Amino acid sequence: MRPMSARKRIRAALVGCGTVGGATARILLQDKELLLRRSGVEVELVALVDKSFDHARSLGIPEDIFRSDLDEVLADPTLDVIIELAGGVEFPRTLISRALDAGKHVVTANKALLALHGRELFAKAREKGLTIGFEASCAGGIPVIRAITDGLLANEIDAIYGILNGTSNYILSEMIHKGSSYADSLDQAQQIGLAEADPSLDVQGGDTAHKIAIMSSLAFGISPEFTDIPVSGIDNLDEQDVLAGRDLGYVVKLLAVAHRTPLGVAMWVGPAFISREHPLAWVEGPFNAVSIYGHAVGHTLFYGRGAGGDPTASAVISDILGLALGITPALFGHTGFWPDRNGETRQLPAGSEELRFYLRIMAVDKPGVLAAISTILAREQISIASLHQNEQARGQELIPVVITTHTCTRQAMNRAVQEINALDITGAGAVLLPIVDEHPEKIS
Ligand SMILES: NC(=O)C1=CN([C@@H]2O[C@H](COP(=O)(O)OP(=O)(O)OC[C@H]3O[C@@H](n4cnc5c(N)ncnc54)[C@H](OP(=O)(O)O)[C@@H]3O)[C@@H](O)[C@H]2O)C=CC1
Ligand SMILES: N[C@@H](CC=O)C(=O)O
Repeated sequence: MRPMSARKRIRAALVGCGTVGGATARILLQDKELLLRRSGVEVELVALVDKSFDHARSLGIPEDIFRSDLDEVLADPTLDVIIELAGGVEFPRTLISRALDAGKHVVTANKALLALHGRELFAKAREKGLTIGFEASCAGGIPVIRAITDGLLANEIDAIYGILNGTSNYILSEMIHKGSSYADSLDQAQQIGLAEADPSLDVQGGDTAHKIAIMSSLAFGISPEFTDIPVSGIDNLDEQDVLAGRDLGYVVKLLAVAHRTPLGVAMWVGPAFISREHPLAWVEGPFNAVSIYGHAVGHTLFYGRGAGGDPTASAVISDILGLALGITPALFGHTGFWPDRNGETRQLPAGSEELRFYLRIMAVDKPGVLAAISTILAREQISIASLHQNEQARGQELIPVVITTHTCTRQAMNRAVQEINALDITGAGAVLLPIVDEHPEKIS
């Protein structure tokens, strides 16, 4: 074996010993030798702060590191890094700010916090000559932050497409492949530690939006206005659309999309159809995948577990080691696109991106219905790609008419849907889902 160069030491305190914090503490303690052998870094976990230590005790974490007094921990001059794994927004915002004031580096998995207040916290870290590691904030165990800020540095990033929420992907897989109910699947996702403390962030798309906002700021050098990102989740998805899409050769996924257009970066989050041949279509269960397109490298695809204690701890620990090795500070100090360094936002106004759509309308089965619908679509310059009316449903008061369109803007589509919904021959709100095609490689 090659002799190891000088051993480095880093002293860490961890705040929040839940799913991710517990796994991080356990791995740091159990695998101390492995980490030292692989990285040359000795991580000393010297303090663990939580509201209760029951979970930490159940993991066999030694009680002599349990601390209830955060002030005392922050005042320890020998401490190098605070690992924030408490979740929420206001408490960690204050905690990280105080940790930076106390001269400590920070590692966090908190995407909600960074999407909303990252700019301010990164600016403060830079001013103090400190670093915030946040690999675990996006796509759990997949080292995608490092990929964007290091491995893909030679590229102008053109697009990111991702399945970024393990909980939603898990729920969709359970419902589609095992026939489980939505409620049971969500409950299961919570039991196995995938979901956020507030699971509405998962199923309504907010968590995915936090992640794409962070990744876009690094990839495109923009400061996304979080509230300007159109977001929807899987909570209102109707099984009949999942099945109708499947008949058309599509799979439904909760997607995050961000790509350059001449007028700015288009960004949105929502359930969408992708071809069953698309590489993201076979991503199942708690797995995430991120497709990143660079001008030199072309299409890259990163795949792995996007949620859960151990996979996320893997990313947290790589940040701690990266700090000790000087890798993360070097990237933070030298490279171009960080939330606090980015200029003004160039986000495409919501709804103006060109997309294909799936549209399901519940309509009466009588002459002139399709003509009325297609007239409205034509007025908005929306061209129909396919149209299917379910013969089996004949006899019901309203039957589904499924239309796929050629590309048009969401604004045009929304206007058309509003008019269609107002017709007296159509029923409850039409369902609109984007159809996402394979992104073109723009390699030079
Ligand atoms: N779970 C996952 O798969 C992933 C989670 N993340 C992120 O990691 C972070 C932690 O998530 P997770 O481990 O799932 O959350 P958990 O709710 O399982 O754990 C959080 C822990 O922190 C404690 N805590 C909360 N507030 C305080 C406080 N003020 N002082 C001390 N302790 C506090 C909680 O105590 P109590 O329960 O009593 O409130 C709990 O023990 C979040 O930001 C989350 O978004 C990122 C990637 C994946
Ligand atoms: N709740 C999140 C956890 C990881 O970020 C998810 O399900 O992806």
